[in-house]
Amino acid sequence: MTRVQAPLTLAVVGFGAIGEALARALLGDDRVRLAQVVVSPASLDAAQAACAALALDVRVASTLDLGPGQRPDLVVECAGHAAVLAHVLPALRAGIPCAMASVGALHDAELFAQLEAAAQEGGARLQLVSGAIGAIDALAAARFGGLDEVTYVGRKPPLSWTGTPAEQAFDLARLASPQVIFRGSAREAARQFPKNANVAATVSLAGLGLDRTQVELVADPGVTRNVHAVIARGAFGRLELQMENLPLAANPKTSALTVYSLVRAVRNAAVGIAI
Ligand SMILES: NC(=O)C1=CN([C@@H]2O[C@H](COP(=O)(O)OP(=O)(O)OC[C@H]3O[C@@H](n4cnc5c(N)ncnc54)[C@H](O)[C@@H]3O)[C@@H](O)[C@H]2O)C=CC1
Ligand SMILES: O=C([O-])CC(=O)C(=O)O
Repeated sequence: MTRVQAPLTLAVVGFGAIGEALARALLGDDRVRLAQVVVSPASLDAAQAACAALALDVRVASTLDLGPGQRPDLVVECAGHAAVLAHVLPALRAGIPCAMASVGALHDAELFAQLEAAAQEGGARLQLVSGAIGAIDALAAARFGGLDEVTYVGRKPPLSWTGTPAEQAFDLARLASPQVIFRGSAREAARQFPKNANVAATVSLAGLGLDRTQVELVADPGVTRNVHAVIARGAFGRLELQMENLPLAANPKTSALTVYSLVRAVRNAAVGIAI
């Protein structure tokens, strides 16, 4: 007899460039039911309109409903650092598995410890998605053999650094050559660039950690894509990766691959054989 499995019930925290594209990508997938969308109060109307445009029958609110009968099977975060404390933490405590994109939020050691404790208390796992970067699987495995060096360079068009400390230090609109806007640890990069250095945090957490991973961020008028480079050396050998990611039209700071990475996390939670 064929067993008919109920679809995975999904809550998405954040319905901006990533969240909307994720919902669109999941349309028509009968293994997944998007049941809840959570956004900041100022974005409620926009999110409601975006959900209506996709003909989604979904609860849109500024908090998750974790009550009986409403509990999602999976919470996916694509909202920003503040949303991790506000929504991921209580979901984990309530025993709901979560996948998050705002990995840079973990630069905050206290939040890191709180999330670990909440996951333990709830008996649920928090998955840090690979987002806009690749080779996280290789790096996270190589770590167990011992790593000697991990460096990450993030390069984006100058205007993708607006709203960051680089805006005060440089005339981004008039840059004529590549400008290093940050050099330091992954922890500091993630703290200072919450919308642009989540990848730096992800690479570091997979490898040498937030304090021992060297990061360089570059505003480069010569690129139109978000270019991410990783070099790692260790007992495994050497890894060199360069990604040239197309940005999302709705938010050029964000690479489209981030959306596909979340689609992967959702699909992997809904199927029997995951890759
Ligand atoms: N791991 C990775 O490779 C990447 C991670 N990200 C993370 O994803 C986040 C979202 O990216 P986009 O969709 O491009 O941003 P966006 O600005 O287009 O959308 C943000 C959405 O989150 C909602 N939001 C903001 N603060 C919230 C809060 N405290 N609680 C609930 N909802 C909240 C907003 O209302 C909006 O719907 C980024 O801020 C960044 O932290 C982004 C790009 C790559
Ligand atoms: O989407 C990207 O290319 C990377 C990004 O914004 C981040 O690391 O926060």
